[in-house]
Amino acid sequence: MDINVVNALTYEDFVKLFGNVIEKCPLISAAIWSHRPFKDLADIEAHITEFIHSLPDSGKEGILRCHPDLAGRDLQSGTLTRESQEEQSQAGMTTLDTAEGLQMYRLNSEYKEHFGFPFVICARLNNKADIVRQLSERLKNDRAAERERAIEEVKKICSLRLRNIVLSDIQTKL
Ligand SMILES: NC(=O)N[C@H]1NC(=O)NC1=O
Repeated sequence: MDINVVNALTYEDFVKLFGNVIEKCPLISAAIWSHRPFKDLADIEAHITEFIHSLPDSGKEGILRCHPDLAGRDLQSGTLTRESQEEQSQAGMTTLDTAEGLQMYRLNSEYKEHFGFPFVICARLNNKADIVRQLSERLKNDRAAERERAIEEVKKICSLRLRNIVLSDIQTKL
């Protein structure tokens, strides 16, 4: 996809296309639209990163809270966003056996109780074993370090979602 095509999108189409690159946070796409024209995909990504870094800690934690648990209630009830469904499926979260499902539930609950926001990791870049290991390890971080760590994962998720949009046929998504 040509960056000129992106720069020519109306505000509505831009948010329709890029609104979920940060899970359930269309406000971020709405905000960065003001920075058009974009030079390239990296420029879009840089504006998103700048916006996120400009938020207070409560805003960053708000972004984390917009993410569904891995193998959580939304997955069970079929209410994940399309992107999240694909990512969780790729990481093996849709095919956990009962014991694995219970382990994820316990670790997610412990993490959330400890930090006050859900565990977030880029599912496309991690398999089941990585996810369980990192959930246990990251529980040992202090809250500020873990907030930043989780935001880094949000940025990785965003980067892959952006790439996915740009590499696909833009017209089919509008
Ligand atoms: N909690 C969490 O990490 N959720 C996610 N990660 C990811 O790659 N997609 C998600 O929905």
